Amino acid sequence: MTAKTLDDLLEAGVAGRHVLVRSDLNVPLEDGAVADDGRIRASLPVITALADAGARVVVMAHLGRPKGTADPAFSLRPAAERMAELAGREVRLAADVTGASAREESANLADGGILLLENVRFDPRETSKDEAERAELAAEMAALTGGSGSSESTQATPATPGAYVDDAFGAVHRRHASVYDIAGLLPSYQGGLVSRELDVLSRLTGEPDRPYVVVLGGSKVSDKLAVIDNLMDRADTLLIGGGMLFTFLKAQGHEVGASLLEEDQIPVVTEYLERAAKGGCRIVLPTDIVMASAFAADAEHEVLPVAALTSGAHGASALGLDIGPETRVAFGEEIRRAETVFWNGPMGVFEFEAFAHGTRTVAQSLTESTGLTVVGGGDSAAAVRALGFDDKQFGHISTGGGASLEYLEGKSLPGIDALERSAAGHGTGHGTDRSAGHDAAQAGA
Ligand SMILES: Nc1ncnc2c1ncn2[C@@H]1O[C@H](COP(=O)(O)OP(=O)(O)O)[C@@H](O)[C@H]1O
Ligand SMILES: O=C(OP(=O)(O)O)[C@H](O)COP(=O)(O)O
Repeated sequence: MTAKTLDDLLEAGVAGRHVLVRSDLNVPLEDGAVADDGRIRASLPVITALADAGARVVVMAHLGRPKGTADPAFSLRPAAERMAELAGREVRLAADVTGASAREESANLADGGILLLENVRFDPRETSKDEAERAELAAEMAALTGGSGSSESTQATPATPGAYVDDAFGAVHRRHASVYDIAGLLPSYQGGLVSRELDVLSRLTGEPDRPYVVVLGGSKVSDKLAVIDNLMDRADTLLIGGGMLFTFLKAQGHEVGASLLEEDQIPVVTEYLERAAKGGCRIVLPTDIVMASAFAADAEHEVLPVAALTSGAHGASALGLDIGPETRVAFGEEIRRAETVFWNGPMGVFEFEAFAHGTRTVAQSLTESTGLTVVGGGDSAAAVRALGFDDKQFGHISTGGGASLEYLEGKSLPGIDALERSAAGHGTGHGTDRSAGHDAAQAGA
């Protein structure tokens, strides 16, 4: 059974109905303002289409990983303000997720009005591994549509039931209340952004043109290390940069100082390296690293050959913040030779110009490739734009990094599964699904 789509919902009619929309508004902030609004722009078409059709739109989204507390540093206020500017209409922001403010604002929504709930991860139940906790939060979210369970809302009647639209492609790999559990409680639909993303990415899952090169970096190290297992069966070459490379170097016996490191993943990457050595997929690691004295834009730094890291002479507080020049050349050649390239995760701390060279080279090389090039991930997409590239220079820029990687791995995605189950008339299987919550720890639970 395939998921129902936004068009199905619009055809059914939404005027006067509360529609919950899960969007991915997890945007980078700088000095309290949105530094890259790509995900907001990508989310707006669905939100405005529903509002224009007379729906009372309640948007749910997360920002960062606030670990279940209402930390103002993770407020969605900057995203709400930017969304209002881009949409040219009012976007109200509730002060909580399903509390008094959310209930009142939702009940007061006019036809065509847009309300954004506060960061859903302010509520610890959103990412909980406990199904019952997530189900409880999902029921409170569903009740915002005025359906059964709502004690306060007076707007909707049983003749105009609420609906749920999942348009948060970047979060479809998360088994969270607002992504997964909610779809079992309301008529549920797949948003246009999710549909488009799946459409493009499906071109990489069949028989991609080879060589097929996957470039991996970024800072969500354990998430990204986990996908390598399946990707090794699909890609010809993996180029490893960013924060995850230090776990590989450590596994090879190098000293990585204070660089990002997942000590407990060393056996896992050792197994990857052993598999690669036996043939099949190649894992290409950097041969030189930019080591810095501190995590700062103006930190002193030097290029060290990887072989020099073994001695540990760089000190325990030094940290690797970018791939070195020799590695940049090697990665560039691999990428230009490829017929299919998927890239997720910056090669270094691109937010600091001194450590942006690796990311710039990878982006530049993708633009010079004649094959299909796909960039995935909130920060990767932000990086290419911040470094002056145009979206049009790439085959596709996906709003989801982890989500697209898990899709390319061939894994089923909880958010999509839930929509399909809903379309087939089934819920999300509470009480029977023992695998629930497998990723909650990774996502700020
Ligand atoms: N060597 C490194 N050390 C620490 N952080 C890094 C390193 N390389 C890249 N990063 C950081 O990774 C972050 C992006 O990671 P991630 O969220 O995994 O990417 P994406 O959002 O594209 O999936 C960036 O903020 C960047 O500064
Ligand atoms: O930024 C995101 O993913 P990405 O960094 O893999 O692109 C999504 O918003 C998901 O966030 P999460 O990885 O904290 O669940």
